[in-house]
Amino acid sequence: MSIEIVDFGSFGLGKNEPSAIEIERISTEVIRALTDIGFVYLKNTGIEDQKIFEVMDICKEFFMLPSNIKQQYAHTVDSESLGHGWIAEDKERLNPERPADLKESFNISALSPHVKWPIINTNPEFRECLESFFKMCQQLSVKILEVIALGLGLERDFFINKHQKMGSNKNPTTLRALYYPSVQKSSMQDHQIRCGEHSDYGTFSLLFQDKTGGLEILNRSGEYVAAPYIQNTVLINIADLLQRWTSDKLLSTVHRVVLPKSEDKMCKPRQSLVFFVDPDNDVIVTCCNGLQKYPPIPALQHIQGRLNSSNVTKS
Ligand SMILES: O=C(O)CCC(=O)C(=O)O
Ligand SMILES: [Fe+2]
Repeated sequence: MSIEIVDFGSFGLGKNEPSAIEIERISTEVIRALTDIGFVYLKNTGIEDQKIFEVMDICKEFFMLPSNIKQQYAHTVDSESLGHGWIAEDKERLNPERPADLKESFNISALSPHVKWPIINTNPEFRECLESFFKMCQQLSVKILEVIALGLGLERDFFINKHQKMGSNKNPTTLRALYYPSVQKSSMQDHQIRCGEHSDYGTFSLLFQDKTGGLEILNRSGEYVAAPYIQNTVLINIADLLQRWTSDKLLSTVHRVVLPKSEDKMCKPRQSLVFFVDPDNDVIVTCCNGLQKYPPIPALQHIQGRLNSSNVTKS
């Protein structure tokens, strides 16, 4: 089973409401893919490849700085800057059974004046570039929340109402720029990979990757299949809270990032950008189809619990 590609062009960024037939086509196709495999490629979303690669290039300038400089922008968790900042290599393992992931990241959640930003003289400047990309992802996510609600036969603003505070400290939604450095295979620990097996925690994620490859998803037959870069698309995957919200109709699929299988002793670096969409802090997730398959849970409690358990020093 391969991941479907759905044309989102008529409802992409900057487009007004398409016809009723067209929005029904999009929601039916999206829900079918998310029910079968939990991942879908959206084509023509209005977030162009050129923009994505520009953001990645600017992020790379940051990742190339010496660690002692990046350390000044290290991730801290407090009420104003929830999750904002740099996370060094060896700090996270998304699968606790494996050694630390071979990656570093820069995270932006609250677009707050209180958080620290590096100045690296890029054009546009790092902060401006990431904040504007955050807003584009947020706008696209609102459209996707609408499409999902329609496809499930709910009120069209059912999910939008629960994601109104993205970009503030009242919602943990995060844009994460990832850098997977080049790796000398001989220096790796046993069973170490770029990003361990996991499912995402919140509502859904928008995933943008470079052309290096390595992302794999676990299909229903229990096999890992590649989810490669496809031109002019955004890869969407359902996360745990939306699976629970829909009583397991939409699937939060396990995925990972492995090193290319080539014989080369050295693997080249890889970059990706992930926009993790989460509900507002005060949302209680209650099954939306009346089945009551799971008891209600506070969204933030679930997300914080999962974030804590991915931290190498705490597990
Ligand atoms: O880098 C990627 O392609 C995927 C990363 C990922 O799954 C995550 O950070 O949750
Ligand atoms: Fe993920």
